Amino acid sequence: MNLPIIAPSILAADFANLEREVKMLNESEADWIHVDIMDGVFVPNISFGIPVTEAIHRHAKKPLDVHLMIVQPERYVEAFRKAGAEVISVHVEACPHLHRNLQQIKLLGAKAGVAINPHTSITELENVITDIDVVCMMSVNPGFGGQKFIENTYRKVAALKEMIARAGAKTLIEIDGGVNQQNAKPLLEAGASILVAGNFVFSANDPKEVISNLKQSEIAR
Ligand SMILES: O=C(CO)[C@@H](O)[C@H](O)COP(=O)(O)O
Ligand SMILES: [Fe+2]
Repeated sequence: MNLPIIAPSILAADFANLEREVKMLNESEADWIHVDIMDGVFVPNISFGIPVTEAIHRHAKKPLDVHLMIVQPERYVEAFRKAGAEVISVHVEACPHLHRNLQQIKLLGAKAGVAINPHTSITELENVITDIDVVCMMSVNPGFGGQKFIENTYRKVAALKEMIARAGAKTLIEIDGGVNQQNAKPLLEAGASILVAGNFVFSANDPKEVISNLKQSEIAR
């Protein structure tokens, strides 16, 4: 049995108390801190940018997993790397030159991630799958936290897992959106190994306990 990587999304934290929230994550069983960057163009919402990411990084003792929901991400990848990103995911829908984007991220010494919207076919990733460290599979439409999990994600994860195995790749599958204690285990069984959770963690009375429970969801393999 393997334990999943848990990546709480700071988007759901109290932004007026970011230092306290990051320290809470440091003390928890969280593995990564998921950082959602929204530009108001690729998605219909604006979150925060490079200075806030830097501020999170100053206090964080866990790797930052930066999810870029922005157009032309190549313009900002280096700045987010300098701001402390260890994993950088760009959206396949925003990248006509995805292979070049992945090379750029890797040359900067970060893990290269590709995020994929619910309606986008995983076949879009087939020709670059061996170059992708992490596929961030969206299980909600990107742009907002606190949305309902889309059930078709299970099938999509299983199909992606098969594609990764066929290619002999080591790509990890991350699930992002509406993750909770009910869907965690079936997602892991379908082939995911990283779980992002925003509202489920930060709206809880005891976020550290919620993180610990998610962490104990086992991958039956
Ligand atoms: O990228 C996104 C949304 O666009 C996610 O990272 C959410 O922020 C996750 O939040 P919950 O759905 O778990 O509340
Ligand atoms: Fe995200």
